[in-house]
Amino acid sequence: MATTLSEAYRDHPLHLHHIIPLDFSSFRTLPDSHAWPQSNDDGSDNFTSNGCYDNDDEDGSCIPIIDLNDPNAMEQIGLACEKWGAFQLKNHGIPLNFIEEVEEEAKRLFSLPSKEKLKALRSAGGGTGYGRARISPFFPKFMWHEGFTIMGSPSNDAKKIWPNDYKRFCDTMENYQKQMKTLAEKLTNMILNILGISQEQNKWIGSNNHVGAMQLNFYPCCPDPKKAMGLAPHTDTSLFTILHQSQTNGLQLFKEGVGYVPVDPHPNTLVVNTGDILHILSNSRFRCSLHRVVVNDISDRYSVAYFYGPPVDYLVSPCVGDNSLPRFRALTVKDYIGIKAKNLGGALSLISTLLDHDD
Ligand SMILES: C=C1C[C@]23C[C@H]1CC[C@H]2[C@@]12CCC[C@@](C)(C(=O)O1)[C@H]2[C@@H]3C(=O)O
Ligand SMILES: O=C(O)CCC(=O)C(=O)O
Ligand SMILES: [Fe+2]
Repeated sequence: MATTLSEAYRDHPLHLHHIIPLDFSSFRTLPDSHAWPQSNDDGSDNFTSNGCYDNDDEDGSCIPIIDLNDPNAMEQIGLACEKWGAFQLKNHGIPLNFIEEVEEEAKRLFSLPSKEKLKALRSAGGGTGYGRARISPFFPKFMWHEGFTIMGSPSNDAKKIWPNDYKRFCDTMENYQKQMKTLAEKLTNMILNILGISQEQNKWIGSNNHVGAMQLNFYPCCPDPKKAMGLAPHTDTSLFTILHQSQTNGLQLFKEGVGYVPVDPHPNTLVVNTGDILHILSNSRFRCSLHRVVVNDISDRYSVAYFYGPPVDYLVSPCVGDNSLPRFRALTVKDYIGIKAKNLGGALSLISTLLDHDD
């Protein structure tokens, strides 16, 4: 039987202190465990309030907003993935009131007292439930963040929190994944088309044999936001990720030579960012977007991420043109997850075929 995503993570257990979040509500000041050394890689000084790079390059300086109904959408998506590894998508077909419902359910969950949420704590070798971000062990300080991971039906975890009233939460999250999957399939077909990869090789698209996971993120209002980190810099282990961010700023994307660029919230748009799998598959033609989340002292921030990709036993093999060589060795998604679980940001260079390992 094919391995599931949960099983792929089971072989890489975490220590409990890397899973149990702080009870943020009981802190009026930033504890030392959450105080990060200040960085100077923040490029946001160079940006105007709408997240555009303040130079003369008029149409290439912001993370583009792409209309899915635009006849040129496919071409624009290709350019955005090459230049930014991300774009914002409008007319994506997911009704706004449904997205708001998902956000309401996330708020209902995260506003529970800590002791209630801990009933659904992710286990050491588990993939789903409540806890810190999986990348926590790679950083010396903890993040100002709580997460809830869902793979398929969240009923096992939700029943622990709401024994008699889990249905609304489960129905909403399952419905969201269904709608995200449909959108993700549409985007995948476009992306593979751009890369010249045949549908024949990718029969998993449109089947139920895919990876789809969801992460509800909560970044509480923070007493000392400049010293704190919402979500530390990372790339996603997906083909791409579709993100709904609430109307609160915080998400930033790293741009070579510039620094961190804010990804400003726009009502009714979804952020799409490329992940490691697409970076490998595209033979690094598409950037894999390094991103992080900063926090603020005015409002809570919520986001909902949907990670989409091929099944865990799929062999990811770089697509190469006539004159180019593969920059990565071919490997299964499961093997890549294993390498990343031990090396995080170093995973891509470990599978690089280039001698100088600079990619
Ligand atoms: C399907 C996924 C994608 C995961 C692992 C698994 C479930 C939880 C996801 C996240 C969500 C938060 C950031 C991240 C970096 C993390 O720590 O957990 C993501 C990670 C990845 O993209 O690697
Ligand atoms: O909260 C956000 O805006 C980003 C979340 C994220 O990067 C993730 O869940 O992988
Ligand atoms: Fe992410």
